[in-house]
Amino acid sequence: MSDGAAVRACGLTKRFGGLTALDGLELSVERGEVFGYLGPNGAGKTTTIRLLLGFLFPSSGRSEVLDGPGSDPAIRARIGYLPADLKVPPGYTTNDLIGFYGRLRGGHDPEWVGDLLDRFDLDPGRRIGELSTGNRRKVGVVAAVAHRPELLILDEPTSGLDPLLQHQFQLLVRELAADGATVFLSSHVLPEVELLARRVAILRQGRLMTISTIDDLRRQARQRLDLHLSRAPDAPEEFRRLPGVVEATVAGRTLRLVVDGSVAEVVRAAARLGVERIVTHEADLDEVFLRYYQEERS
Ligand SMILES: Nc1ncnc2c1ncn2[C@@H]1O[C@H](COP(=O)(O)OP(=O)(O)OP(=O)(O)O)[C@@H](O)[C@H]1O
Repeated sequence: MSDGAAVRACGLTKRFGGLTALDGLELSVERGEVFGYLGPNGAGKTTTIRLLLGFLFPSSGRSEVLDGPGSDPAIRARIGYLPADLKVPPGYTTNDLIGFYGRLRGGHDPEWVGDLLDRFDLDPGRRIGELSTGNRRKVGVVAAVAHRPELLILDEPTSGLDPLLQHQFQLLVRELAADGATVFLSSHVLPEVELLARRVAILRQGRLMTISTIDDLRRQARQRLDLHLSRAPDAPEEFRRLPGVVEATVAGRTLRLVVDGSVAEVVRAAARLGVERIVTHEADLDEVFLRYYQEERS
């Protein structure tokens, strides 16, 4: 199955009794890619990650990470994993945890670890059991990247982090990716991944709905335009009939449009009406994303 991909799944399936948590997943993540793995709660994201890392056996199908089985300790040592719920013995300090992982992974660069603790403002001597949810999350992030992994698998990484720390986290992911790491970023919300990932997979009820670049998702998104005209338009219906126009409303001399797909026809019609200014709004990516979440599969 090896083809140099960082993550590969072929027909990967997991059933828990009568429930199919993951159904025939086909996926390939290239080395050096930041890949978003999206789906609502219960879609099968954590199950996928646990299969990739060899914590679970598949019911059928196969997967590989870094050209081998995720259960191989030598491969695991090249992976950084942030679980959705970090479970640590309560007496452990941040130092203990990082030291523990360091021994498993054959050592850490102390300068890099010190830098990470500073960036995330962590006291290495504090017991993890006494930390707030956000601070535990930060410890998890630091422990996951302390060995500069080749592959970083992050499950809902920024839940519980405030905006400033989310920004720190994004900088860190970009830095690791710029150094060549592959990042597999699982989340149930689009904003967590859209700033970082180039491609995303969308999962729903254990099935892959689509794999797409963020740019392609944007192209599928509806666009909102305000046309400021030299006079009040008397016939918005004319616009409603144009291909792709979903909504057309008039406010004074402004015509507000929502367009699905190309705006070429709209711009031509606007030119005839004497448009003075066109204001475009950011494409509504969330709406496309929700469409995939809600779509019924035949
Ligand atoms: N060990 C298990 N035994 C039985 N069912 C399980 C087990 N683990 C997961 N499931 C079920 O499999 C489905 C997928 O769960 P999973 O945790 O992979 O979803 P998820 O996409 O990670 O969701 P979330 O965003 O809520 O973490 C759910 O219906 C869940 O209840």
